[in-house]
Amino acid sequence: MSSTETLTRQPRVTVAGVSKQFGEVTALTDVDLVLGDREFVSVVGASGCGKSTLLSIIAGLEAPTTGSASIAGAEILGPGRDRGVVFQQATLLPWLSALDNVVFALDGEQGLSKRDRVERAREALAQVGLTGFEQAYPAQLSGGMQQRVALARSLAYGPSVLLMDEPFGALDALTRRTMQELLTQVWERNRMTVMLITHDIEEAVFLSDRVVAMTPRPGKVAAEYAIELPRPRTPDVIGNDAFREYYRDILDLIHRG
Ligand SMILES: Nc1ncnc2c1ncn2[C@@H]1O[C@H](COP(=O)(O)OP(=O)(O)OP(=O)(O)O)[C@@H](O)[C@H]1O
Repeated sequence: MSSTETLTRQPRVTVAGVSKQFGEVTALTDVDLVLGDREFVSVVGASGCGKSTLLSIIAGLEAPTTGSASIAGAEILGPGRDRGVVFQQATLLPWLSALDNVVFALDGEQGLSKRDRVERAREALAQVGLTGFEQAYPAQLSGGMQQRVALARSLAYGPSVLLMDEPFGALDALTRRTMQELLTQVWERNRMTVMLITHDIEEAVFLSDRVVAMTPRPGKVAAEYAIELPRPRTPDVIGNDAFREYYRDILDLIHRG
């Protein structure tokens, strides 16, 4: 991604002056954030700084106490098919096969016959490398494979925004690395807007066009880093000097609080 492309991007999601109060707890205070069209943004920050709350507001699962969030200029008033959400746990329906979990998610899709939905679900599973596992049940799949199904379930209806809350947080280090590579490939192919919440700064730098660091609670945006590493990215980039510099800067900022 060139810096020119970064500058010319249209806003896809706009969060303006958002605060969120849970009783006595101020989770977010005066957050302004724009996610550009087809931009990959990671959000990092100390535990409890309000990252999940911010994601829930964009997902339409929580309403802001003050301020507003909008998608393509329209205020977010609830969940919608223009946004896919992937959480740390895959939350698959255990009595349905991998394929049927994805088909089920397409059930409300207008104008799609059962056959189209099955076709769409097969394509989504292929994108995440699960061809051959369509008939497997969640209990027969590893944690990483279950997360692949969860990702396929979101990809299948073609959202313009993908929201991911620590999607690889429960996976072992090796699986996590494989999933990061998979996500970068999926994003290169689909180029939707992504907001990824992660505690892993290396993951954030590797995947993102921009990393947003939040202050400790009550959270607000502390700093933003444009990650101008060439794409497509492969894990080789992790050792290079520019990568390590981004990593150190972000880590320093978070440790300074
Ligand atoms: N539904 C809720 N009711 C009450 N308090 C809440 C609720 N959701 C979040 N909070 C509080 O708001 C603050 C921010 O929580 P949030 O989960 O957004 O932070 P986070 O940065 O995602 O944390 P972590 O990195 O540990 O997942 C925390 O103090 C949390 O306890």
